[in-house]
Amino acid sequence: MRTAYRVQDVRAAEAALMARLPEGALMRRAAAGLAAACAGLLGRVYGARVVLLVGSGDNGGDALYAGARLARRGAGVSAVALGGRVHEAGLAALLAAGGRVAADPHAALARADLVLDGITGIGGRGGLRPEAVPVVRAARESGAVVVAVDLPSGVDADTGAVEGEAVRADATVTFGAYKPGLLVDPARAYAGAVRLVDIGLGGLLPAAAELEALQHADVARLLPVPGAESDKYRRGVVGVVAGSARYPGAAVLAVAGALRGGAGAVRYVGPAGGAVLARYPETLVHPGPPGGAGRVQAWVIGPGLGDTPGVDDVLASDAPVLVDADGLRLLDPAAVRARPAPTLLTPHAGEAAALLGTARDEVEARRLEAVRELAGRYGATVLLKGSTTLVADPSPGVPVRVNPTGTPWLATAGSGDVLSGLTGSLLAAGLAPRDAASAGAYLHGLAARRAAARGAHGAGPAPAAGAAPLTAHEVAEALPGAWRDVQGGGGRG
Ligand SMILES: NC(=O)C1=CN([C@@H]2O[C@H](COP(=O)(O)OP(=O)(O)OC[C@H]3O[C@@H](n4cnc5c(N)ncnc54)[C@H](OP(=O)(O)O)[C@@H]3O)[C@@H](O)[C@H]2O)[C@@H](O)CC1
Ligand SMILES: Nc1ncnc2c1ncn2[C@@H]1O[C@H](COP(=O)(O)OP(=O)(O)O)[C@@H](O)[C@H]1O
Ligand SMILES: [K+]
Repeated sequence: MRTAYRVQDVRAAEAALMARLPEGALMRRAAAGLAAACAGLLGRVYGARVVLLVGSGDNGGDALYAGARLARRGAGVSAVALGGRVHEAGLAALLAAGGRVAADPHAALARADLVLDGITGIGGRGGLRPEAVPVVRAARESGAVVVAVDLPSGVDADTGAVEGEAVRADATVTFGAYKPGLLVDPARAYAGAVRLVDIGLGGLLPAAAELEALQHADVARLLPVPGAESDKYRRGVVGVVAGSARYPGAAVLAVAGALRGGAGAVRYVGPAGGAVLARYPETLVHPGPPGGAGRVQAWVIGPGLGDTPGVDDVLASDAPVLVDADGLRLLDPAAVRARPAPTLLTPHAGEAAALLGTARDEVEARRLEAVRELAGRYGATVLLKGSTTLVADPSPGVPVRVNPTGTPWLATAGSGDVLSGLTGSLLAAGLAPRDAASAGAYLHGLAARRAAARGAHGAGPAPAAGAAPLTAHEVAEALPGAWRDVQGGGGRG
């Protein structure tokens, strides 16, 4: 499991560690890790041209000390100061190692092989200041590898928001712990490949992180495995209330996901039973309403539902309920808050905006705040879909889960229906809502990567490169392969 911590928690841990160490030791550790990462990216350090963009704080100090290390190994290193001050000891170290202050920043950038962005780290506020913008653009246009120190300057470490301009890095070398902005869009997209340098903060950070990203081994521990005493009812029955005369396909896709989610049986309720049976004869079908369809261990309601009634009926049940798509439009917030059994809401940004009474852009700019706010307001677990999928628990203080397996190939009609069926099936199999949602998103993203890489029926792990458009059905069909990848495969993700 990877974890991310807020700036205040990272600072507190750093302060506790610094009190035990000689002055400057932490910065030296950070700079050593940073220089090693840069050397790896450069391949050959001797003769490489490195430009340091140096702000007024310790982030600039890290860049200067790392620059000094690279200069000692024969790189040509020059510094461009962008703040009112510069880290004096760091600058002295750079000059002593043979580095320089750039006489002409734009000329230096035009020739650079690597640019280190040390403008701001966890002390930055707001986007880049106007004087830094043309320099950062020149760095980007130079074709040099851009490496952000701790964070891409201009992004918000705690929220992942980006106000105005920020550095677009090829790689980010972060110190001590991941910060939420490195894992949550839009900031995540500015960070490139993120590498964590251990500076010894382990044990000093709070027990509960701000964010958690599951890996294969974590998901493998959550997935249900039938035992000798299992039967289809003990494995859980998931009820899927989806589809309408207008959108029968949503019913088929939600059932396709549900059949691959570990429940022992899928009970479809609604007007699209014929279409469902034609594709999946193993489904139990009922015309509705849900109350008369028979016992289930969890309900999924909403995909392609149109205005078909049923949401109130399902919310009145004592089973866990996942509400998606049209179901979100039709739900009564008071009924959700009053439920004794768990509720899981799975909106995309537009649906989340409607639930919060705000604009879609606002949700996309501040996903972490939006998902927490929704979970708190509705007293429900919330899975917010999109470029970064997040899962928040209604209890405060519980880390938000961020899904690391997503891929933009998932932005295809109907893939959300597969996710809700899959996740509901995991709920029926007995997973807690936060676990069902995060394991569901994880498998769904992995299946999409497999399907995009080699088609749904390919065997073995997906190759890294090469991808093609996929359909929601292919995502569903790739789920068993994703499931096997997770169970077979260590700590990746
Ligand atoms: N603590 C530790 O143990 C370790 C810390 N480490 C490193 O220290 C970094 C944190 O250093 P920090 O606290 O000095 O803050 P930092 O990010 O350099 O910013 C400082 C100044 O920038 C300015 N500024 C603000 N916003 C701005 C903007 N938008 N655009 C431009 N400038 C802006 C503002 O100053 P102002 O110009 O307003 O006077 C502010 O005071 C951390 O990320 C890591 O790299 C590592 O060495 C490991 C050990
Ligand atoms: N840019 C993106 N990057 C990664 N995943 C995305 C992106 N856009 C959408 N997705 C994923 O695709 C799925 C789309 O679901 P949804 O919006 O409900 O669409 P639909 O209703 O057509 O099924 C979700 O799992 C979502 O997280
Ligand atoms: K930076």
